Amino acid sequence: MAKSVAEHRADVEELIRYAARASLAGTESVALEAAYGRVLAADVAAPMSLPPFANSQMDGYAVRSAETSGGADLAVAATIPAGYAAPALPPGSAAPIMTGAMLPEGADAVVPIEEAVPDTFLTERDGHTVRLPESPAGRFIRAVGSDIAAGSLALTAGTVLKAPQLGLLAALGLATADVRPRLRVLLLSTGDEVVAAGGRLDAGQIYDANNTMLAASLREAGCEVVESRILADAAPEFRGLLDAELRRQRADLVLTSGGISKGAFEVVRLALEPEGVAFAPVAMQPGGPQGAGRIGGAVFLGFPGNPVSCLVSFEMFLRPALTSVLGTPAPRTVLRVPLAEAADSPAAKHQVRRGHYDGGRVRLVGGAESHLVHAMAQSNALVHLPAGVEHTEAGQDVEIWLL
Ligand SMILES: Nc1nc2c(c(=O)[nH]1)N[C@H]1C(S)=C(S)[C@@H](COP(=O)(O)OP(=O)(O)OC[C@H]3O[C@@H](n4cnc5c(N)ncnc54)[C@H](O)[C@@H]3O)O[C@H]1N2
Ligand code: MOO
Repeated sequence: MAKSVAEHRADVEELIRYAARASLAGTESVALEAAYGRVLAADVAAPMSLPPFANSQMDGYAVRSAETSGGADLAVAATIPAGYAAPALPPGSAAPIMTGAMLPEGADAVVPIEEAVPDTFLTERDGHTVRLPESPAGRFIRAVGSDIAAGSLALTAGTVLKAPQLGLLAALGLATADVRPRLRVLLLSTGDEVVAAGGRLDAGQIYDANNTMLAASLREAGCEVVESRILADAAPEFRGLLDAELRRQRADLVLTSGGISKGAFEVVRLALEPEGVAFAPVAMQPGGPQGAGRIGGAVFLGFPGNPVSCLVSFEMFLRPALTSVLGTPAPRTVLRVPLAEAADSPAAKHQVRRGHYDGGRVRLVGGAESHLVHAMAQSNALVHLPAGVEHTEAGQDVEIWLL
């Protein structure tokens, strides 16, 4: 009997937990520019306060609030631009101050230039006075540490570094981040008919779609990908080439496409089944044939050769396992939306169709067959027609995952 989608997902997650043991335990230091999408290996404490000094939130005048009660005419003191140490504010005066400039000693409020009379900047040199309204203490002042205090927790271990988090680390003056090593994936396409893009096609051959597609999915998920194509007719030859690849470069996960179903030349299955890798069908369409197990110190997953089956296998099994174990990538957005047309699906299988969601309904794109790469490229969602369902009416709600 075929495994259920949930059973296979649990098996893949357990394998990925094993594959990720080195990533989860390790640390590498990377420059912030290279840290996008990486996962913090340890808590980060703020090495300094933000803001590091009290400064103005507005272009205006720095004042002693007590000297503004009921509105006041104050002598114009020396201008304070951003980026300089401010001299103390003389009593009875107001210092022109720019946004981000250091608050002078003695000042405890800032009056925006729009509220000053006149509302253009005057200079100390001309001996002017300026009329300012009453302003309470603290007005338009950004206090030291009001964003984060030195020594407090800035980011926790396990945080995925995206633009906002990288902005914080940069503001704290940190040039590098300690992140988890990425999962190393050896990605292999198999089959004598498969030729790398740009190569010459002989009769009966096709271009390799899977390596490019899966490499993109894996990189987006934060993995380090080593790609290769293995052409081998016989299982011992396949095993020899795979071992040679694994000696050449360490891998946590070996991911193959093709060569695992019922044909006469299924080299992946024939080579690895005797070593305990399981090739059990999953009650899913496409992506029914699946291989999973361990080879040497690495984890092995075998996806079926059809490109749509590969994408669906990645989205249904590997991507959720990576999210759950490593924290990247972010989970897919799941919605329940009306199906634009009626659809039939096999009751015994969880069918995953490709669809286009327009914000209201989801329309199926192409048929259920797993060779339809053009339709796949037009879709922006996976549409789930679960096991036990044979017919879905137009307008009925279905679960979709936004791609
Ligand atoms: N008698 C049966 N035949 C098949 C069954 C079955 O249950 N009984 N299952 C079918 C299903 S479903 C699938 S999916 C495929 C899976 O087969 P394999 O994983 O062994 O893959 P291949 O036979 O090597 O290739 C299948 C298909 O995909 C093309 N392919 C392979 N690699 C690539 C690549 N890198 N880029 C683009 N296209 C690729 C290949 O040429 C085949 O057309 O088996 C069914 N058969
Ligand atoms: O499982 Mo296959 O992927 O239906 O085409």
